[in-house]
Amino acid sequence: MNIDDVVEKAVKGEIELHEIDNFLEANAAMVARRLALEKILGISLPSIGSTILDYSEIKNRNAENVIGGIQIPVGVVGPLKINGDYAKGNFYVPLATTEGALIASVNRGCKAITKAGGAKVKIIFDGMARAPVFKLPNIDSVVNFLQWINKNLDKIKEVAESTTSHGKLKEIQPFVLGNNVWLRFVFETGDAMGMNMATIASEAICNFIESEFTEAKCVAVSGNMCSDKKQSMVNSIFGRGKTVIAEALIPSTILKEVLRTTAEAIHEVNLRKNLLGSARAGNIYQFNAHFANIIAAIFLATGQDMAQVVESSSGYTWTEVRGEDLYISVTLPSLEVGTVGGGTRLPTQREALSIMGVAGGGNPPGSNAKKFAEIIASTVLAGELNLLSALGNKELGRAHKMLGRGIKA
Ligand SMILES: CC(C)(COP(=O)([O-])OP(=O)([O-])OC[C@H]1O[C@@H](n2cnc3c(N)ncnc32)[C@H](O)[C@@H]1OP(=O)([O-])[O-])[C@@H](O)C(=O)NCCC(=O)NCCSC(=O)C[C@@](C)(O)CC(=O)[O-]
Ligand SMILES: NC(=O)C1=CN([C@@H]2O[C@H](COP(=O)(O)OP(=O)(O)OC[C@H]3O[C@@H](n4cnc5c(N)ncnc54)[C@H](OP(=O)(O)O)[C@@H]3O)[C@@H](O)[C@H]2O)C=CC1
Repeated sequence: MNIDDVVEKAVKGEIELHEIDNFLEANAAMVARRLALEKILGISLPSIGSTILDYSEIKNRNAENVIGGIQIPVGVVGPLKINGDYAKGNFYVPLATTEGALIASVNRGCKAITKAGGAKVKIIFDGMARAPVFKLPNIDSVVNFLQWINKNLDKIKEVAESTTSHGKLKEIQPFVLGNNVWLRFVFETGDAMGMNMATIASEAICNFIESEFTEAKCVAVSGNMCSDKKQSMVNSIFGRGKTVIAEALIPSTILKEVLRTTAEAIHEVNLRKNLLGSARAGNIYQFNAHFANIIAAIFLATGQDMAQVVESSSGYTWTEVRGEDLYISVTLPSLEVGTVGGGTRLPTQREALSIMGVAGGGNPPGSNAKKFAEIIASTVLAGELNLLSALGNKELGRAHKMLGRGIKA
């Protein structure tokens, strides 16, 4: 069949849109699907159709039923000076967004931090979790099961690590409710965010457990104690992905010259807004102003899994007035990022990673993902510093009128 015949059959409903892949080469199938959809809906989609995406690279890897691409503006902030264990030096960071003023805002924060000598950053935990839920007949069996797991840790590790060359099972965190047991498997995943890796390894463990401890039935490989793509206390307390802390000391001269503010003013906004306001609002995971803005914009630019913005943007902003200077830190308990795998292999996303020198696998493995996490946390610090200043200065509305609506002040 040629492309016109396939489009006609799809429009008549004789084949499903996704079945077009069976009749045409990948990129022709992407075009035919869009043309069929245009005819079915009586609209035209030339912008979505105009893309550099190569569907033969995406099919069976990144997306199904593809009709083209969506383009989002990407800007850069920086240079941002970072004094990390992996990220050392001055960095430009790509942010993909449609929120006018966001990039300018983070950029001003970068300027202040860089002038102040840079952000210090540390990763204090690294591990991707997957937690299957098992049902057992009764609580005697639960106790036996937990003992059996403890006795068989080496074998479980061997089974898990037979599925991956980079993944390492670090620990198993058990949780019990009645006759239900969650085993929260925590993996080191090298430079990958690791969710496929951890899931594939966890399925192998579940099969092994069910064959050896036959009273335990795995109900679901993800039992929500993981917790993936959902806000949860377990991620906040134990960490998931990387737990990262970034800090800076901003001298009063820089607060005045760059941010037009004082340490006291920023500290007061942080206390009354980020801490008290979040508490009063009943928010238990996000004692911050806009971690999500920076996390989402970097995730989008670099091919991270966007749904993980949910937990990756949880965290705390802490400030102290030191003399006339400001100490500020951000803590991100569950930053889930990778520089290989998932969307990081797509051409524009890979280029965005290369702006920070973190595209692909690191040497040693894992070092690129850690460097990337340090850069993200430092950029979040810049975003928080600047927005707290801007709020104290009553700049928010003016900035968004100017950069969000194109209206001069
Ligand atoms: C917009 C500014 C920075 C102007 O601030 P300004 O001080 O008037 O700007 P300036 O023209 O004097 O430039 C100062 C620096 O800002 C940066 N800058 C300035 N303009 C640009 C630009 N076009 N592109 C890139 N960088 C820019 C740049 O670093 C520049 O230094 P320079 O390079 O010139 O030496 C300031 O008013 C501001 O930060 N306002 C706050 C805006 C903001 O933070 N928005 C974030 C999104 S808010 C939101 O989504 C979440 C929220 C608020 O709802 C969450 C919550 O509840 O808290
Ligand atoms: N399955 C699920 O439940 C879920 C899946 N996802 C999706 O999972 C994807 C991300 O999974 P993830 O496992 O990170 O990626 P991939 O599934 O792409 O796996 C990463 C691959 O890279 C290989 N690799 C090569 N070099 C390195 C290196 N330096 N460090 C680590 N791995 C390396 C790994 O090999 P090897 O394994 O042999 O080491 C593995 O094959 C995203 O698309 C995301 O949207 C998201 C949430 C849930």
